[in-house]
Amino acid sequence: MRTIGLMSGTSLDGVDAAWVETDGERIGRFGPSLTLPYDPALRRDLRRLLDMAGELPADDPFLLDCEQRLTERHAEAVEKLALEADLIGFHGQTILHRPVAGKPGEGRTWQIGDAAALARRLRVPVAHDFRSADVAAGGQGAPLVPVFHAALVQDLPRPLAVLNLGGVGNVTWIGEDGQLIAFDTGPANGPLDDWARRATGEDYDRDGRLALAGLPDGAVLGRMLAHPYLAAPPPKSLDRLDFDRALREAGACDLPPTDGAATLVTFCACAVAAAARHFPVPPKQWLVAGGGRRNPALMRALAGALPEPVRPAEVVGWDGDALEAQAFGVLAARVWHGLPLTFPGTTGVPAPLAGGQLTGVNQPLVSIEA
Ligand SMILES: Nc1ncnc2c1ncn2[C@@H]1O[C@H](COP(=O)(O)OP(=O)(O)OP(=O)(O)O)[C@@H](O)[C@H]1O
Ligand SMILES: CC(=O)N[C@H]1[C@@H]2OC[C@@H](O2)[C@@H](O)[C@@H]1O[C@H](C)C(=O)O
Repeated sequence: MRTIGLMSGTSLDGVDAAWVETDGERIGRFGPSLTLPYDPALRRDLRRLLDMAGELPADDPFLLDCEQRLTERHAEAVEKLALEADLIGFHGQTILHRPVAGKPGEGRTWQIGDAAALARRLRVPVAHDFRSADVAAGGQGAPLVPVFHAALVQDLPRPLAVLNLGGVGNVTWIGEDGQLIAFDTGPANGPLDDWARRATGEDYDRDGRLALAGLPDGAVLGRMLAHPYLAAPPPKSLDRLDFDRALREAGACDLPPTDGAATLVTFCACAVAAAARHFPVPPKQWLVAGGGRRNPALMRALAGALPEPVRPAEVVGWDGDALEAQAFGVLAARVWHGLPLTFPGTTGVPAPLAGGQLTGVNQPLVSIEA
């Protein structure tokens, strides 16, 4: 089927949209993709929502207003892509992520976005709510992309690690026999973006300028590296804000702008190196996707922290900016066919589990563009 995957990640930078032909198990063809950046007001309001989400009722007017604007941006992204599709995969914006490992029914993960309104406007069925069933079953609810990574790497030498550096970092290790181990590595661009915004007023540390001009602070780094998350065995996943308090307590906020950025970059890379200790066998190489691969300071720190080659996803012909959106096209097809989204090795769910919901299935199908 022809799918369009939509992902708005923890960086809050905008919506990625990508066209993929897939049956959910194999990828037939990748098509065009694009990013529709959020306007500064939506970005600011979503960032505020993250801080408030723990206390917000689902009918809070500010929340509903943000949700409507967010859904409109997603519809615009699909309309801009102007391609025919049979199904849309709509991740929504995560505003809270608090799974409780191994305790079915206790955790919570919250993605906002009005899937029914999107389906009505685009007149295409929409798959959404990809994480709830997994969390309800005692899984982490994240990461979800590993099953897509596994489909992608069929012809590549394994074991292999695919690293996504978004607001949070997540890794998929794929063994020679296809074994999957996946989890969030630690904070990636999230705290760095917040830091750069305070220091320079820009949305992120463009081209790693701040970080490259500074030096990591050994004492702060040492305290951060003692965080129990790094040594904890997978499955594990993070909320975008999970490390904020620890970073403050470690003294990161007292550093000068350049050294602070260098420290955050080095911490992200060291967290990835700590993640590698949880793999059964070292990977032959690391393929890096997500906006963090555009940060030379981060790529340099990773190359220093990892003994294996670290390469941008483009070296094997992938589009490192579109990968997550493409994943949600494939995951949407898996929802449609009732295939599992999550596995014991990815979210810690006890057995492979299907998930997601479909809306707009019974409305007349018309193409987005004749
Ligand atoms: N030229 C650049 N220099 C430095 N950093 C960059 C550059 N381009 C992008 N980034 C970083 O990449 C981030 C966006 O990454 P990406 O779009 O992969 O995140 P996301 O999909 O929102 O997050 P997640 O994967 O956690 O859901 C920006 O916020 C910024 O930190
Ligand atoms: C709860 C949530 O939205 N988690 C995101 C976030 O961003 C990166 C990392 O943390 C990852 O676990 C996940 O996204 C990707 C798409 C995933 O689920 O695979």
